[in-house]
Amino acid sequence: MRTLFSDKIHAPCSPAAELRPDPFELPFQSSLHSSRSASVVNNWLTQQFQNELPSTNETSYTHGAPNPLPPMRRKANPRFVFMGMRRCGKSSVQKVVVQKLPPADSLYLEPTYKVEHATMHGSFLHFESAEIPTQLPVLSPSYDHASIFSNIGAVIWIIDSQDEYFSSISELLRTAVFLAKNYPSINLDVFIHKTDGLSEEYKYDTFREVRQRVQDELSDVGYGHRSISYYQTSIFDHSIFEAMSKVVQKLLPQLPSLETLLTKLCATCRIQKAYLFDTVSKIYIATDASPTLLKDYEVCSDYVDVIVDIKQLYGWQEQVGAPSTSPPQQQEQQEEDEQRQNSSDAGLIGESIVTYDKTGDGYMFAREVNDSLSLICIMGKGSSVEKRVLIDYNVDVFVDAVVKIFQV
Ligand SMILES: Nc1nc2c(ncn2[C@@H]2O[C@H](COP(=O)(O)OP(=O)(O)OP(=O)(O)O)[C@@H](O)[C@H]2O)c(=O)[nH]1
Repeated sequence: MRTLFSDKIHAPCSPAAELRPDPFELPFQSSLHSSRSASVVNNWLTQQFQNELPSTNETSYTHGAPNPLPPMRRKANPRFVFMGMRRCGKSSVQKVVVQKLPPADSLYLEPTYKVEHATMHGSFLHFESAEIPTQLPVLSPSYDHASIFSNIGAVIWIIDSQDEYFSSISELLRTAVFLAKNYPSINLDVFIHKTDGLSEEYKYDTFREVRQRVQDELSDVGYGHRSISYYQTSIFDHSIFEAMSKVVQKLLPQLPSLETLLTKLCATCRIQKAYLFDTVSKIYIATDASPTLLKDYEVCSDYVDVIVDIKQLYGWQEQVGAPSTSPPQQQEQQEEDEQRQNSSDAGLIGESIVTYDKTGDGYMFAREVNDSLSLICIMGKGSSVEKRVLIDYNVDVFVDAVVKIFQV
């Protein structure tokens, strides 16, 4: 990794790079600067880029972008519950996705006997999830099911594909009918889980059989119109994050606008695939309209990991508001340090590229929208570095539009 830009481009204390006070209602801070005009920065970028682009395969740089970001507001947090039979992997999925447990540690998880809640902190979308233990009779009329289902967006039913799954399918059907009758607006998503280590043929057969059986049985009881989405997942690869991304996207009212913007950006800048990533959770909240391949998601997700690692090495914002046990004078000092730290962090990695092709045609581009939201693009043919002015300009317009969408 090599920094392409000189220090002055993102020097936070320079008069040109005056930082706005944090006006945001929610913890959202821009790492971008306010006072440069787009053309000056873009010309400068191109010049620097052409002069300094090394012939190495991997590069990274930072720069200050021209526009300040106004406050963004998000609508309600995505909420969902995990259900399924015993040992199907409910706790593992919840802990790996929401609480960032290393997948291998799921081997030591204890059985769950009461509803377990989890919240993801620090991410752009503050996910909230709950795991419903198998033995809890949540569908029975005597149970207060409103306490569980009244304000969630999706039920995720997990089926263990390495085990006998017919009993799971009949419970799933009961749940689907219950939801259709009582909570028709709740999405139902089915994870055909633990697909790691299975042959492609077996995976495909299982997937087809589960889907077919559920649809047939639902049609027989008059609920054939109930829409259910199916995903093949495993906590040991990226498939679980891809599936969760799609579950979360369906809960976002802003999705159609984000998709349209990304599709336009891709067409204008010859981008092969673009994702808007929630950097902390590695869940993408939108992508363009071109077909989505798991390998594209994997490479972008790994790129996000690299960016997060670098941010952790070279400065990650301290958690503001964390309880402190220091005496008052030390606290004041700490607050001052924190403020200084925050203002210098505000200039750190806002943008980076990684090339993986000697011709320079194949490269990836990342641009932070804010500390927890990033645009990650796999650039296509015709988007070479000579087009950087165009790309930077369009990405600036895109970032402004995303901010406006979340302000509504
Ligand atoms: N191979 C494989 N094993 C998994 C996967 N996900 C979870 N497991 C394993 O499945 C076992 C059960 O996982 P749990 O998360 O405890 O399942 P649960 O549904 O919460 O179990 P209960 O709370 O007892 O109902 C653990 O040993 C996990 O390591 C997966 O994607 N692939």
